[in-house]
Amino acid sequence: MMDSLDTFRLYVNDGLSDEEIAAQAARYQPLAQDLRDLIVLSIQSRGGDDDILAARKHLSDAKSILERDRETGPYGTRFNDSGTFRTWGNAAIGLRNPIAPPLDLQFEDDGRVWADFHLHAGYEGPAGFAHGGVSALVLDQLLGDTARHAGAPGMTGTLTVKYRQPTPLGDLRCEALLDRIEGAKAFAMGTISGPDGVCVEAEGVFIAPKWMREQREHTGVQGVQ
Ligand SMILES: CCCCCCCC/C=C\CCCCCCCC(=O)SCCNC(=O)CCNC(=O)[C@H](O)C(C)(C)COP(=O)(O)OP(=O)(O)OC[C@H]1O[C@@H](n2cnc3c(N)ncnc32)[C@H](O)[C@@H]1OP(=O)(O)O
Repeated sequence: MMDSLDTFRLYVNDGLSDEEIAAQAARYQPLAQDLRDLIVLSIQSRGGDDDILAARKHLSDAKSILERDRETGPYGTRFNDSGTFRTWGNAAIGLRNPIAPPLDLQFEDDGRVWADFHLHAGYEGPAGFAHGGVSALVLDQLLGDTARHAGAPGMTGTLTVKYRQPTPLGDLRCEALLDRIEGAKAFAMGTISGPDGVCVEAEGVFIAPKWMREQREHTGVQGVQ
C-alpha cells in the first residue's frame, strides 16, 4: 500500500526552468494527440490485413524509438521554484496522457471551475453515448480541482453521481463550484451538459488525509496540489 512517504516521492521539485517546461510541453503534447487519434483509428479503421500489418510495423518502430530513453512508473506531480505544477500523467487532465480527453480546466475568480471538452468514440459506453465511468472520471477531477482551487485540496472521499439523461459523445461542458468547507472536508458539486442540457450531476466530498493535516499543523503550509 502507498503511504505518505511514497506519495511524497512522486511529488517532486525537478528544478526545470519555465522555458524547459514549455519546450517539453511543445514536444510531448503533440505525441499524446497523435496517440489519441490512433485510439479513434483503432476503432474506426476499415484497413485490411495488409494495411493493418503495415501500420503495426510503423507503430512497432515508433515504440522502439520511444523506449530508447524513458522513465518507468507513474509521472506523479512535478513542480519548479516558480510554482508551475505538472500532473502530465493524470487520466483526466494529463498533457502527456492520450487517455485524458483532456480537460483544459478554467478557474474563475468567483471559484467556479469549468471546461469545454470532447469525448471521442473511444469513450463509448451504451451505443453512441459516453461511458458512465468516464463521466465520473471527468466529474471527480473537476470537483476535486474545485476544492483545491478553494484552498482545500484533498482525496476523493465520496463521489455521488446522478445520470439524468444519456450523455452524447462529442462536445460537452462541465462546470462546478464549491459548496462548503467543514474542517478537513470540502464539498463540491458540478454537472456535465450536452446540447440538450444537463446529463450528469455530481456531489463530492474531498478530504485532506490525516498526513496532510499533520503536515499543515507542523509547517503551516496549506498542502500539496
Ligand atoms: C500527489 C498526491 C497527493 C495526494 C493528496 C491529494 C491532493 C489532491 C489535490 C488536488 C487534486 C485535484 C483533483 C484530483 C481529482 C482526483 C481525486 C482522486 O481521484 S483521489 C482517488 C480516489 N480517492 C481515494 O483513493 C481516497 C482513499 N481514501 C483515503 O485516502 C482516506 O480514506 C481519506 C483520505 C478519504 C480519509 O482518511 P483519513 O484517515 O484522512 O480521514 P479520517 O480522519 O478518518 O476522517 C476525516 C473526516 O472525513 C470523513 N470521511 C472519512 N472518509 C470519508 C469518505 N470516504 N467519505 C466521506 N467522508 C469521509 C470522516 O467522517 C471525518 O469527518 P469529521 O472530520 O469527523 O466530520
